Amino acid sequence: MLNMGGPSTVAETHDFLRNLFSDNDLIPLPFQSILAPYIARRRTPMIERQYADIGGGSPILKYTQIQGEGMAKLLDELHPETAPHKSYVAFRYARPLTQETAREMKADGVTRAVAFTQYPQYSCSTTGSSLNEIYRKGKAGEFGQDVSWSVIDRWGTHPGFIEAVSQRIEAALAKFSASTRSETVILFSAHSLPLSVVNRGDPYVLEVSASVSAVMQRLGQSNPYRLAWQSQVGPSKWMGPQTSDALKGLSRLGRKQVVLVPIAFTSDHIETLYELDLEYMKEARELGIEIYRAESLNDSPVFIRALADIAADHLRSQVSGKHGPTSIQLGLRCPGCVNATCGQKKSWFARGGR
Ligand SMILES: C=CC1=C(C)c2cc3[nH]c(cc4nc(cc5[nH]c(cc1n2)c(C)c5CCC(=O)O)C(CCC(=O)O)=C4C)c(C)c3C=C
Ligand SMILES: [Fe+2]
Ligand SMILES: [Fe+2]
Repeated sequence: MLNMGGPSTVAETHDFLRNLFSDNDLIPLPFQSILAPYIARRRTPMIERQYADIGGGSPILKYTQIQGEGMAKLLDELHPETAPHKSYVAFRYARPLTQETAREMKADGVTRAVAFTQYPQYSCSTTGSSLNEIYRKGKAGEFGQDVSWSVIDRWGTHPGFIEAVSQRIEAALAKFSASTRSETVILFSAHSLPLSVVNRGDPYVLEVSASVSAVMQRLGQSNPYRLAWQSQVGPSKWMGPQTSDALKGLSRLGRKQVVLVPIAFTSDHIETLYELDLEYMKEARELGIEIYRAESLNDSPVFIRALADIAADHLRSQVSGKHGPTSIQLGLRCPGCVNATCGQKKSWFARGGR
């Protein structure tokens, strides 16, 4: 189960940020080994306060464990040919880091592994970075010498995921008066990307848009909707409109009912619990908007079942030999990609991690 992770306690915030700013696949910085610790130290007090305000840490490890264990149990029934299944968590910036998980898998004698991204939509900055890390550790033998790998690299339009998100939206819509419910704007919000990454040909913006379209189709186009982008950091230009500006704009246009939907992250984290709940929703209410947030998927049984279905479909395609170890789409680098590791990683996984 691959994800970025988050500090489980406030005290882990600094290490999380240092790992994040050291990731050349996410933020290529000049003199990275010097600049990353410096930027991390400077940002730590502000981000520590945000984690303190959401209850003292990120719940992502707790939810990823619940999702992984629930999925593995269902998978034993859905695909007994490859049972027993066991889930491991490999985070990119917080514990358990990939190298820790690699040690555990090696000690367990694992010989067959599926790298299952927990980001529904693919970006080189998220899933791409996690897969690059597995590739580096795998090539160095940290998971053991004989592990055969395959990859689930994206699932942003899987019907089970779409169903789970749609049910969260329906629960939020139900809070509005029935007489005006259909006027409520559904505002989807995803973590933004720098325009330099979008313009390199990163597939994330397209895939998030595809998720939004699939959800709206499942909802029978019941409401007007827009997609906005949140959490940009630093001075460069990022994909817009920003979620906070979109809320102000909707208010200016007289739209006073909104459901806010996190669409690119499946567990709660500071972006939902702090940025959306404590900052934007408060601002929106001050502008006279009645606003509710669709709950994150977290421990949703519909979502856990979707994860198991995605994994079972993948294993079936592997056993039947219908597909190679990765999707066809993973084989293509971004037209503007100049990161040599991306190319090596894709070839390594296409050979089953050899
Ligand atoms: C699908 C989700 C995400 C994408 C795409 C993404 C791209 C991306 N992020 C940064 C820089 C930062 N992101 C930070 C935190 C952060 N990012 C995501 C998700 C995506 N990022 C999450 C869920 C979080 C928060 C973790 C939590 O526990 O809540 C941060 C650190 C926070 C801060 O300092 O403000 C940075 C920095 C870039 C540059 C980027 C694309 C290239
Ligand atoms: Fe981010
Ligand atoms: Fe790339």
